[in-house]
Amino acid sequence: MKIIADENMPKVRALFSHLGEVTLVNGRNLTHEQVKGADILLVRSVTKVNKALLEGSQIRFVGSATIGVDHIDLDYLSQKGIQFSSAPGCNAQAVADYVFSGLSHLYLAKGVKWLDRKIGILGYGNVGKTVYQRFKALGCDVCVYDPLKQHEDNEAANFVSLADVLSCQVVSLHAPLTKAGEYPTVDMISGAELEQLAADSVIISAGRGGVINESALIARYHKLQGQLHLVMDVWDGEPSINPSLLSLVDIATPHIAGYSKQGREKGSWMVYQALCEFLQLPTKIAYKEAISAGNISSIQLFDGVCKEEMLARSMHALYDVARDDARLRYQYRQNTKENIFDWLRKNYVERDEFNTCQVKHHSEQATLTAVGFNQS
Ligand SMILES: NC(=O)c1ccc[n+]([C@@H]2O[C@H](COP(=O)([O-])OP(=O)(O)OC[C@H]3O[C@@H](n4cnc5c(N)ncnc54)[C@H](O)[C@@H]3O)[C@@H](O)[C@H]2O)c1
Ligand SMILES: O=C(O)[C@H](O)[C@H](O)COP(=O)(O)O
Repeated sequence: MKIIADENMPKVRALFSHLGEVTLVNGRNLTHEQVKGADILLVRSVTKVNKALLEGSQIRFVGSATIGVDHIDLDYLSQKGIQFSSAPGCNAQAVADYVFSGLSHLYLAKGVKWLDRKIGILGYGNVGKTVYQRFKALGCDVCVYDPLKQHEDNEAANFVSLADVLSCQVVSLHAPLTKAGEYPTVDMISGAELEQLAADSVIISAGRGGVINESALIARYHKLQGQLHLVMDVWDGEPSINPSLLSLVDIATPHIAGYSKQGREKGSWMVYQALCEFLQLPTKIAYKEAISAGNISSIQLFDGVCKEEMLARSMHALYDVARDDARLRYQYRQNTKENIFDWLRKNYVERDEFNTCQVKHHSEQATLTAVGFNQS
């Protein structure tokens, strides 16, 4: 059996070699020619899986080691009877870590205190819910807009309108990119919606580029005379980044919010498990073997000036989002690489999830658990 797999899937050979002959490819440039003799295709978000790629091939199973599925033509796969599996929730903790690291950066760099602010979340799926629950556990005033979830989970969360979410002082975006259905998200936050944003608000965009209209965002930024704090991980037209937007944002990262070591490994493992099930073969590699432990198991923390500072110190011991911003800006300034965005992703400096580490503090244990650190 021939397996074509994206070279950026961690542990791909270790997991899949006992199932077939694994060939690693650059997912961004994958061609029909490369795929046509294979049985199994394993991708990440940079490969468009559609008729153009698959027609006439013998692919029977497509796995995507990602949460998002906007790169997959699901209708085409189902028409052709090709089994599909993704990795729902694999990197939800990683994205939540990114959100809180981003807020901590804004506190340290600009004095933005966020714990007392009103928080609005777009999308209450695996990521949005994780982020929501962390804010809630921290005692924040948090609300969410998700028209597809609010009927089934109305008790659990504070569901409000889109306008209400956008008028919060911190807005975190976690909706998928969708072009059809009752509530398509492409360009859903454009000129009129951005009018809701007040001066000094924070926007964190770690869902998909294209949900927020970048030209409208730039216009709103200027209208507010720069009084907007922007943490951007995803971009319209990746792997390109609009340089006019890049120059305005506080944190710019190359779509790595989900790139914790454990989150990426979980993505590979979930697809591995799904493929074994499809092939009706036993999984030979257990979850525990496939997912790495963290590098720092515990930290003793002494007092900071305020909670925001204490949280920033502890989070940044594991992951400071500013390092990814610095790497990106450095490479764009140097401008010596053909595809800087993909290079940064491929050469990503590993980071562990907050939940791999226990942070000890004499009086704020509950706060540290709330933000995602291990409590055991
Ligand atoms: N930056 C990254 O590295 C990264 C990592 C993981 C996921 N993502 C993106 O974040 C998205 C969310 O991840 P998830 O795991 O929570 O996905 P999910 O599928 O579990 O949840 C998505 C949620 O968005 C809601 N939604 C759909 N349309 C909406 C709309 N118009 N308005 C508001 N909410 C809407 C859905 O009802 C659902 O609850 C993914 O689709 C993916 O594109 C990005
Ligand atoms: O949808 C996802 O899971 C994330 O966006 C994922 O982290 C993207 O990473 P990629 O597949 O592009 O490497």
